[in-house]
Amino acid sequence: MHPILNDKRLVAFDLDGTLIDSVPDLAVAVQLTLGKLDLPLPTEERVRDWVGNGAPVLVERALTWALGHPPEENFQARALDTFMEYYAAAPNALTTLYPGVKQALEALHRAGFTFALITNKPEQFIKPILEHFGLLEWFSLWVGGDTLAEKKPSPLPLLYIAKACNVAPSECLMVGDSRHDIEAGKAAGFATLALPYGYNHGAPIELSQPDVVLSSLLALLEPETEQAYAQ
Ligand SMILES: O=C(O)COP(=O)(O)O
Ligand SMILES: [Mg+2]
Repeated sequence: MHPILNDKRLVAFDLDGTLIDSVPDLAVAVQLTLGKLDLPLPTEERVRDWVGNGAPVLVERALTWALGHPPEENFQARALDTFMEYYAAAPNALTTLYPGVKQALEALHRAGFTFALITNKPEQFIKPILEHFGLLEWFSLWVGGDTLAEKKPSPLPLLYIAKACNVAPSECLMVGDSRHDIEAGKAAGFATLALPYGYNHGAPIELSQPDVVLSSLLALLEPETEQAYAQ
């Protein structure tokens, strides 16, 4: 196992941009929402840079872009409801697991690590998505962006998970793709591992100075195992 896992008992994974490439479905839901409001439609690439702070902020960014100014509160609330309906109708139509995720999780689970999921995505989507990709049984606990009073980059969800699993923060690793994951991990006293393939508002994740950056979750495993899976 990678040395970052020494003395670790719990691995907390971010979801979007870390385990799953969800932007294609998020972009469709944003486009359908704006289309319904007769507003201009953003490309998937543009939506990619808006993901990371949860659904309300995603919708706010999309409306601000389409209107040319920040939306009024009621208008934004209605658009958020519409977005949630569209996304709930098809959260897995175009979404894919990143390469190596399933194999790495399987190996880490077999090695005895406890898993938690800490996402800014609304909680209602977590279970259906984990179930769809066959990951649900491995996760002991999860929190969404609307589960607690604060979401990442606040350390609150991470500290909540550590406490609920009866594990000290120093025995936890936060794995994520965005500066919000790394910031939250550092503030919570977790070790931090970043994956550079996800969504970080278009910026390199190295700028957040995570403890480790790996090209894939497979790189957490023994080099022999990593090679066997890569073939
Ligand atoms: O829903 C988002 O904006 C981001 O979700 P994540 O925290 O799983 O990356
Ligand atoms: Mg993410």
